[in-house]
Amino acid sequence: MKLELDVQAAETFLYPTNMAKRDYQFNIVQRALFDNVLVALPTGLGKTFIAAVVILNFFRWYPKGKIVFVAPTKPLVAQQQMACHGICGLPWDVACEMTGNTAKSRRGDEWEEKRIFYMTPQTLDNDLATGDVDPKDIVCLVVDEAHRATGNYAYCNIVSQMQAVNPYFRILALTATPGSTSERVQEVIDNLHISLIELRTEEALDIRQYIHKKREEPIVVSMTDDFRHLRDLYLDVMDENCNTLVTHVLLPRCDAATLHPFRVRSIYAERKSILAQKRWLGSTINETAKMADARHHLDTFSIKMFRARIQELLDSMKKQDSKKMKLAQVINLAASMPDEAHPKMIKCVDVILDHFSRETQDSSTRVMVFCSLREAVHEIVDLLNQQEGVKATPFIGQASDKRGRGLTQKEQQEIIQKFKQGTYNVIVATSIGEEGLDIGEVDLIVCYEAVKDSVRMLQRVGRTGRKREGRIVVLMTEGPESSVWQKSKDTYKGVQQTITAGHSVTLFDDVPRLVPQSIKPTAHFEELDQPEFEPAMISSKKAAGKSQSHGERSEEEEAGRGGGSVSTGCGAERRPATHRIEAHHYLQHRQSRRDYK
Ligand SMILES: Nc1ncnc2c1ncn2[C@@H]1O[C@H](COP(=O)(O)OP(=O)(O)OP(=O)(O)O)[C@@H](O)[C@H]1O
Repeated sequence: MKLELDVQAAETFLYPTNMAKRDYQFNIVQRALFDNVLVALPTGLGKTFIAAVVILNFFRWYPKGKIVFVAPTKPLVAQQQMACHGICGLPWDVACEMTGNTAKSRRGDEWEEKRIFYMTPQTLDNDLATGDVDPKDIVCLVVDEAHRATGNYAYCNIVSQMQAVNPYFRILALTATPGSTSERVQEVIDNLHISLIELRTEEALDIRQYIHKKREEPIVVSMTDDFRHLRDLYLDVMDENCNTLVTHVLLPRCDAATLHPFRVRSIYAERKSILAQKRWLGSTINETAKMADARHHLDTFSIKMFRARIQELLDSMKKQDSKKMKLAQVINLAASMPDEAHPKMIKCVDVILDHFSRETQDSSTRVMVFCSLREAVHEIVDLLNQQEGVKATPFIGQASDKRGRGLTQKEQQEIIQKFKQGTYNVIVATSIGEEGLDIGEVDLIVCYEAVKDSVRMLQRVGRTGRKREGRIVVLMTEGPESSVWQKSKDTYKGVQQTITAGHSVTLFDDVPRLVPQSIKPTAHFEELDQPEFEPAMISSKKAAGKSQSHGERSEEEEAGRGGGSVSTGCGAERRPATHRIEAHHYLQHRQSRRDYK
């Protein structure tokens, strides 16, 4: 029987005083020992500390039990391992990092030897399927960035595989943003078998004192006359297509200024019978979708990106008709304008220069710009680097695409180090910079576009205000984009409120308490010795760089979000080491055990 409780150890739960006691952390830890808890805490409030304390106690209580911490990417896995073991004296020699980099042949042995595992979900999912990991060994599963537990993401399969064999394990799920709708939150709850939610908004009384102010400034950027002229000329051409779609009853109405490419493509599903009669309309639909996409790039990103899309459209048009000629006029006009003439580019540079001019005394100030598309990232970097005092760099994923190659993990790691050291003072990132990575202190975030998804919006915002006050500027072009930010914020608030009020989500009530009711662990506060970090003790480092098992997809691929990831090369700040503690240190007073099924 693997799940053997050390009855004496379970009389108490250890609560380290290595960090100041915060009531919200203490309360959450207490609950997470007995329930499957989804912790939804704003960024920077110490979710990792909560996880480390829970791990520490399951480690003490179940001397043969294993604990697994899963995080979506290899760099996050490495970062969280360093952070957990740097907080509350967890011994290194029982810990093991297992990702796609760990030789498959070693993973079974590591599983037998070690107690605490830091894994990517794909690796755990695979090893559960192959039997290298026995779910009956696991007493506690910590799930980082738990909002990902939807659809067919590996987190979902892990929990269902584990539960099929052994329902007696605890789940601690961590996120800053549980989901953008109540339905998504419910999906996460269902997939992770959650029995309790610990959610705090930024306004919650018990966390308010630990939150640094974040000043949010949505800026609706006005169009310049030149820009408006270009746009109007283009909308005239688009109107011809819109009229065709309306005339043939493919769309009830069609405004070229706001038309979304997705709306155009949905015609195929909605108007099958008309299209069966008039097949030639297919090319108008495709062309209009491309036009709407180009207009979106013009409104949201850059003139250069707009030109590239119009050029692609022109290249695909066989007929030399008046429409093609008008589009050629549009592209000529766009080419006559400097790339940096896009109102957002102008504003972005202004905001950043203004920030540096105000912070002249503070050479440590750093800025992060978020922009969903790589092409725009490169343009913004080039433009910023023409400005005095700005040292900007792109920060993108590893995947290469037709427009260029990505950054390797090593390059990403170097960028973060150089950003922290000040070689760069601006990072311009795609979505890979959004989630969980320790990028350093950022004083100003510029969102080059407003994202609809409130989870992503919150992750972006969370990159500032971690140790001191921060400012977030969201740039939106006047017109349709200008309402996106507010909508995204309202959605997020609405979801938080309904969850807090207990409406709209249903929790599991069949989650067994692992520690018998007769045992009521009381808190024991103690400053724990912090073992010195010895890289050689992390097993996967010994076997690093080895094979990825056949058929296993890379973590970056699986992680989605631009297919990239970053290694920080360093974890949380660690207290100076005193002396090493071995695993048995926690177990030495063990007298009696009993099985608990
Ligand atoms: N009780 C505490 N007292 C002081 N500092 C703390 C405490 N708990 C955590 N911290 C510090 O707060 C910082 C943020 O912690 P952590 O990275 O765990 O936050 P997080 O909630 O996981 O954020 P994110 O959602 O961005 O990953 C770290 O530097 C950590 O050491």
